[in-house]
Amino acid sequence: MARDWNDLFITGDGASAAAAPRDEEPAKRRGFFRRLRENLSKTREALGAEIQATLFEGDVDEETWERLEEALIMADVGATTTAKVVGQLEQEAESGGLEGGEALSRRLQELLADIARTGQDRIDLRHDPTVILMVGVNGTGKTTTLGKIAWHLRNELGKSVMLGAADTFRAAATEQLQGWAERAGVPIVTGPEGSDPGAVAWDAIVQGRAQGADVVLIDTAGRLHTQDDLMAELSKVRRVIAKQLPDAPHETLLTVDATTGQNGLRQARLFAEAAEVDGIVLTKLDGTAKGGIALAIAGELGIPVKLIGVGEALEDLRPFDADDFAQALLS
Ligand SMILES: Nc1nc2c(ncn2[C@@H]2O[C@H](COP(=O)(O)OP(=O)(O)OP(=O)(O)O)[C@@H](O)[C@H]2O)c(=O)[nH]1
Repeated sequence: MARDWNDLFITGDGASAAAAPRDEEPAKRRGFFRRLRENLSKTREALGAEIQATLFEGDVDEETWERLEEALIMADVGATTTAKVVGQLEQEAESGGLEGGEALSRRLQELLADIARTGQDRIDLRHDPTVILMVGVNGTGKTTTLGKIAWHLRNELGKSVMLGAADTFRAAATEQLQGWAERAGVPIVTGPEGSDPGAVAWDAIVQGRAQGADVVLIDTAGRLHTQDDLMAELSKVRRVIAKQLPDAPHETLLTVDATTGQNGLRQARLFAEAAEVDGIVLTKLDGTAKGGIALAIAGELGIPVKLIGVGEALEDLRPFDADDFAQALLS
């Protein structure tokens, strides 16, 4: 139960040096799950309560499926994903395989988890160094997430990290990342406002290699004058990185703000088309009743949600686990 950082990152170290011994893990993992449920309380209260009322009270009929669809759509699970899941549940119920609210609710949980489980949801850190590029619209939590990842890599996995502040579009973005570098206790490469982001990414990798860093984390701008400018800049940063290390960036993570619901899904689609996104970090799940967006992203874009942000503190970033997420939403 509950995915750990060791389950998200492929480190090649076996059990990571800094990780808790396996026999201590069940209690730790139960704690993570309890916190996940608390963090998702807004979505759970809205969605879970309606689903309980729909599946457990009264006869199962046409209205049951309509109410269920409505509840899932209200939680931003997305129309396509909702239709698929409810259609399947209805079919199984009609063929007599599912009797009673408990069985229906459990099966619904499984179907939702299946949608969210895309496979390919791990991050391979076995490169020398591994380069992770963070992309996403400003305000979605990109810089905060980068700081949290740096902190976890260093503190939970014992990795050495170099940060690159390649969002040179705004001086404040660099200052903010410097603050996170300090909190996480990792070095950072910066450039003056308006300087070439590719040059900062280049320097971060050069310095990361010189200092033997395991992971180089690179922040990028989220807003330029036009979408085309932004995408051109991201492509250029990628090209510069690849000149240093031909197979890099090894991982491109996109932050999506869960509170923006279907708009977040549209953003994710745009970035995915242009920026070769490998995984989503869904932020601010603690502040929304629309946590179903995690399922819509996975189901409709097929991009794995790899991490979830559930608060503003360093520890408030968790590896995403489809089964836990579905369970925390419904139970
Ligand atoms: N509640 C909550 N707040 C979050 C989470 N992640 C980020 N935030 C907050 O969201 C706000 C925006 O985060 P930033 O990291 O500055 O976002 P950004 O995408 O880097 O945007 P810029 O700083 O404008 O470049 C900050 O106030 C963060 O503390 C989260 O998981 N939960």
